[in-house]
Parts: sequence; structure tokens; C-alpha cells
Amino acid sequence: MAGPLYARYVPPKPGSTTAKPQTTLATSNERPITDFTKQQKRKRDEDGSAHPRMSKKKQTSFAKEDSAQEQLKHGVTDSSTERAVPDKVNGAMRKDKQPSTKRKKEKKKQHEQQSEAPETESDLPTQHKAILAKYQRSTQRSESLREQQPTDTAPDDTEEPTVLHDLVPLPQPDPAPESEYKPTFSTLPEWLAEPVVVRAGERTPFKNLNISPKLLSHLAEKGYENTFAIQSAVLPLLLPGGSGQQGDVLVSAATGSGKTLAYVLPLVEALKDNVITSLRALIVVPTRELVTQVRDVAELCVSGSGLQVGTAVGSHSLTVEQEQLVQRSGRYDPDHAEELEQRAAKRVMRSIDADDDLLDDVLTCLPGHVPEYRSKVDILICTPGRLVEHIQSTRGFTLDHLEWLIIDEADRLLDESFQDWVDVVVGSLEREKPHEALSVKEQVLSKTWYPPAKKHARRVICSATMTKDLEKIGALRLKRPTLVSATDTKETTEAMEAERKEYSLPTTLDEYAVPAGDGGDKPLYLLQLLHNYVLNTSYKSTKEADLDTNTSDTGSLGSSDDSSSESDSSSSSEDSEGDISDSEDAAAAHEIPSTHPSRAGRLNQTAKKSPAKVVSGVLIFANTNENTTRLSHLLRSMDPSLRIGTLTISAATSEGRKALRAFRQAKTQILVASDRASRGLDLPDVRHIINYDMPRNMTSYIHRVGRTARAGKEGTAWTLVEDRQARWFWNDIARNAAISRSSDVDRLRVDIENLEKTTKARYTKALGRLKSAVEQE
Ligand SMILES: Nc1ncnc2c1ncn2[C@@H]1O[C@H](COP(=O)(O)OP(=O)(O)OP(=O)(O)O)[C@@H](O)[C@H]1O
Repeated sequence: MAGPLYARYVPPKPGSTTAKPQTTLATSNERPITDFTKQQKRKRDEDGSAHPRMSKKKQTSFAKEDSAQEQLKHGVTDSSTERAVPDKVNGAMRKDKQPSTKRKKEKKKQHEQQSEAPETESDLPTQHKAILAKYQRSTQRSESLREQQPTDTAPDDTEEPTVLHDLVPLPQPDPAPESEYKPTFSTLPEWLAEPVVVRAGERTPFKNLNISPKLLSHLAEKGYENTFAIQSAVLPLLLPGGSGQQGDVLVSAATGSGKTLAYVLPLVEALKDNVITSLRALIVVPTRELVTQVRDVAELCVSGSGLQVGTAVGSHSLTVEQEQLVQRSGRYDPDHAEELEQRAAKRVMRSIDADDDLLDDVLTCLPGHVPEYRSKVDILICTPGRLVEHIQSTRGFTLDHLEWLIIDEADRLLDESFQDWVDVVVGSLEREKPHEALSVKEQVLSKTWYPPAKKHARRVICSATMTKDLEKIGALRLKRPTLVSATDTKETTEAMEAERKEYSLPTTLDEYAVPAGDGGDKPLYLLQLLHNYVLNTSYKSTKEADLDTNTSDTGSLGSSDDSSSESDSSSSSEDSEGDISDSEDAAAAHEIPSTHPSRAGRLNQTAKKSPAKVVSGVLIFANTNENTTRLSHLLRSMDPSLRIGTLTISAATSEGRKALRAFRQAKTQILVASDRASRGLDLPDVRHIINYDMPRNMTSYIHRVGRTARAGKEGTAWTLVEDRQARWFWNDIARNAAISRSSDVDRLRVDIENLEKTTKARYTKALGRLKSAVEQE
């Protein structure tokens, strides 16, 4: 049997005068048609019959083949009909079988015929005419058919409407509701994505926890009988014998929720039985004020236990601190001493170990003795920069014995590099202990095939605004971590989880936004706010009249009386505030009298308190040191009766400490501060926070307002909002879905238009004085 004869037609090259058919074989295993095939073909040609076993398809193919050969013989070009193409191949194949001279002659003849090809139809031979006529007929027929066919767009008027005859469409079920897409994956690790959430208000008596009686008595002295919510979740995890299985713990809870005690108690409980003093717990906090504050809590817990608490802050002299932290003595060890003495002698010759500080101490030791260092503290509370200094330059200061590493205000500490403190501390924790630092048991075991694994210093990481940045958290090399998250709000745990609230504000906190126009007269707004709503002092009579009679012209706050509401709404409609737009309008719905009668009542109570006795402090935040000092200066000269303290980052420690002490003791009623006071400070009786300058971000807002409403006490936060800041404030702070708050932020309008002339004059004078003071600087 012949192989399959597929061929591809190659059209003539453009410009060639002849329409010579070319063929290209598609198969390589072609072979000439066998004699048998030729005989069969010849027979078929003679009697017009097909091969008995030939299929119909093949018969048609042969018929086509013959007709094409006929056409070729008579010089019909390929382009005349498509159907001739495959047949021409066979024709060519057959020609291949002819001797080459014969083929050449035939080609020549063909060429001559084609070059003499007739131009008109009448010149064509009769057979060709018939083919051409057939072709033309078929084209005409297909064209007429195409014309008859209706187009898609044509309206089908002829179609009759379908009569259903009792056939009604079957009722179809409603489409299945598409379920809301909930990703089954998280980019966060499971422990971080799904924290242990503590219910608000969950309290446990301290005595029910694994706490020693002595510690319990210290707590009782302070009046602490029951845990706060976060403590009831964290203490069982961290206390010795608890359920924590020594894993690391991250604590995320609102400001003032008692995180300090939650980590100080367990570490004191765990270390209290140690006989030898060594540095076993390190508490890192961002500011020196916090160092002092945490030390107070630690001192309370360690009293009577023999544990030593030390501090390290950048503002103290390094040498003094070194003395306070490390005890240097000599140990009799003649072999080692000899070696060290030799090295020390070489160093004197400046040949080796120029930086080996240990050798300094060798020279001061008794003969045959080597220097030995011991930590003077068990618990060290420090700022990160100074810690790095001690690790790098204090002889004998080592973290080799560390069992607890606490990082408070972690998001802030991990955000800022502080001399790459994380890498230095973690690196120091992970290095192999020198042989001398090993206990006798460890020394013996270290010589075996299976030396004991280095003990992991347990990490406790705390913040009110815990970072979820894995890179930052990863740098701490946590082991089996658990995130404990507490909300001090009334929302249920489920609601919190559903809404994925990341931060929470204390339930006892009230928040107000005070529109301050374009910000040009912010000091006046502040003064009005202070006198009428916060301190309620010199303007008290006016204010009380406002609250009682609702004829206020100094602010929109009044009672829940209808007339008051009217005056409020009219005043707010008159105040058209440029770009405040929709967010502000929405916020206008939270104007105090109509929406929060309870809160208005609370504010009325505050306002009606005796003006003579200032019962609570006010913390005013400005953004920079310069703003802080200037504002403090301006307020003093506008109203000399105000007792004001100032706390800036640049203030010397003693100045800052003095300012804080005076404020704590209520010698000053107002503390104007930079963000130095925004983190962690636990100032008693701070009833009001005023954001004179808008905080730079949401985190900063949470920490600032968290200086009030602590430990279940009430507090109020006021934020002066300039027109250009309104949109950002309402969207990112006041209505931020990530913040869980017990009530909405209200807007309070403070009117400075109708201020008394004397106040305005005083303000202008004060500005003049400030200007000259600034010029003198
Ligand atoms: N169990 C308790 N009972 C009563 N008061 C407590 C209890 N625990 C802590 N406090 C008090 O609550 C106040 C706030 O505690 P703490 O300063 O530890 O809060 P915090 O969560 O660390 O706040 P921040 O995030 O602002 O640093 C402190 O005055 C502390 O004395």
C-alpha cells in the first residue's frame, strides 16, 4: 500500500509569468504508486468501476483526482479552483514517475500553452468554458443565498407569539446565596493572628493565684485585692508552675490596664528564692521616667525577698552606674593568673590585646589572683541605649545568667534602633557562655557528648499598641509565643474578634474634638476650653449660667434642654467650616446635648465642682519641644493664676523630675508636655488630656489620651482640631474601626468670638511678650 500522500501547495512566486504548480511532500516515507495500484487505476479508467473494497470517500477522491489531472493537462491554473489543489499533488506525483526528458518536454509544452493562454471567455476551449460556467453558477448561487439570509439585528416581525396552553414555566428555586469570602489563610502566624482574648472586667482574687503570702501582703498594702483583666490572663501563664510552659508571652492591652504588675509579679515570684545575686531579669523601657515608675512597682514586690533592683539610664554617669551594677573582686587561681599576667605584660609592650580591658584589672589584683565580677543586681530596669553601653563597655556586666527579658512599650522600642539594641541584646543572650560562667553542674555536663542546651531567657513583650510587624518581632527570637490581648471595653470577646479591633481605649474615657478654625487662635481656644470646661475656675459663674439657663455665648455645650439644642444647631449651621465637609457633618451628629445626655451630665458635674480646689491635673500635649515651651510661656502670661509645669525631651533629668514631682503632688495643676510624657507614665489624678497639637499618628493619640482614665478612673481627652486636620482626625482617629472605644467622639464648639475685651487684650499682650522673648533667645 502506498503511504499517505499529504502535500502542501506552494503558490507561485510573485512576478513569475508561469503558474507552475509546485508541490512539497509532507511525509518522508512516500513511495511511488505500486504497479498494483497503477493496474487498478488503469482498469478503473477503462471501465469506470471502482475497486470493490474501496470506500465511498476514496472513490470520490479518485474521481476528483482524475478531474484535476484533466485540468492540469489542459493548463488550468491552481487559482481557478481550490478543490484541484490536493489532486494536483497526485498529478505531480505521477509526473515524477515519468522519465525526466519526457517531463521536461511536457513542462515546456505546458508553458507554451499557458503563455498563449486565451484572454477572453470565447477564446477558451469548450471543456474549460464548461468548468468556468459551472464555477460562475455556483458563485452566483452562493451570493443569492447570502442575500436571502436574515441578519441578526433585523426584527423578527413575522414570528408569532407562543401560546402556552396551560403550560406555565416551572417554578425555579432562588439562586443559592453566595457565601461571603473568608480567607482560610493568614499572612500572620497562628499565634499572632488569633490571640488569647481576655474578657473585659474579668477579675481574679490575687490569693487564688500561685503567689507567695509575702507578695500577697505587699499587694494588699497597696489595696490590690483582685487582678485586672489582663493580669488574670497573663499571671497564670507566667507564674511559676503556671500553664505557660515557659513559652514567651506578648501582652497587648489598653493603657492603664495594669501591664506593669502583670510582668513584675511573676518574675519576682520566680527569682525570690535565688541565694546568689546575678543579673537574671532585664526590663527595657523607652524613657527614664518609665524606668523610675517601673522601679517603684518592682521595689514594692521585692521588699523582704532579698532581691536587688537596679536601674540604668542614659542621663546618669556611666562610671557611677558601673560601680552600682558590678562588684569586682579577686579569686585565687594561680594558673590562670599567670597566663593573664603574661598577656598583660605583653599588652604593656603594645604587642597584643590592646582592647582587652580585663587585663587592666589583672594588674590591680593580688598575686596569684584573677579578677572576678559579680552582678550587684538581680533585676535591672534600663533604657535601651544605656543597656548597650553596659554590654559593650562594663567589665563583668553579662547577660549570661539572664532568665527574663521584659520589653515594655515594645512597639516604640522596636521601631527605633537605639544603637541596634535588639541585635546587641539578643546576640549577647545567644552567645555561648564562657567556661567560668558555667555552674559546676554545667561545667561537668558541657564535657559530655550531650551538653545541655542553653537556657532560653523568657521574653515578655508588652504594649498598648502592639506591633504585628513580623520582622521586628522576629528579631527577638521568640520561642513558643502566645499573644494575650485584653480589651477594657464593654464589647464581648466575640464582637472584638469579629471586628478585628486591634487597639482599645479605656471605657472610662470620654473624647471630644474641639474645632479650632484655621489654628491661628488656638491659644485662645485652649484658654476658653481650660476655663469653661476643664478647670472651671475664673469663668465658672458664666459657665454655670450657661449650663443652667442655656444662654451660652461661650460654647455650644449646655444641658439637654430643647432650647439649648436649638441654639446649638443654629450656631453649628452658621459655622461653615471649609474642608471639614462630610466627616465633620457626620461628627456633628455627636454634638453633646442631643446624643450623649449621660456624658453631658457627667461634664455638668465636672463643671459644677468647686473652682477653689483643683482636684485633678491637666496634661497638655504639644508636638515639639519648642511648641511646648512657647505654649507654656504664653499660657502663663495670658493667665498668671494658672500653675503650670513644663516637660520637654530636652529638659535635664532633674528639671523633668522636678516638673513631674510638682505635678504629682498637685503643686502645679497643668503640665505642658511633649510626647516624652505620652508613653507609659502613670500620673495619679490626671483627669484631662488636651491635645493642643494634633498627635502625629493614631498610636500617638492612643498613648497620649491613655494618660487619663487609668485603672478604671474617669478621664476626658480634648483634641483641638484645625480645619485642615478635621478630615484626617475624624477618619483616622475618631472613627477608626481598628480602635475599640465605649462611646463615640463628640464635638464641642468653643466660641472665642464673644470673648471679653480684657481677655483679648491680654492675649495680644501675651503674644507680644512671647515674640520679644523668642527674639531674645
Ligand atoms: N490589680 C490592680 N488593682 C488596682 N490597681 C492596679 C492593679 N494593677 C495595677 N493597678 C494600677 O493601675 C495603674 C495602671 O497600671 P500600669 O501603669 O501598669 O498600666 P499599663 O497597662 O502599663 O499602662 P500603659 O500602657 O499606659 O503603660 C497603676 O496606677 C497601678 O498601680
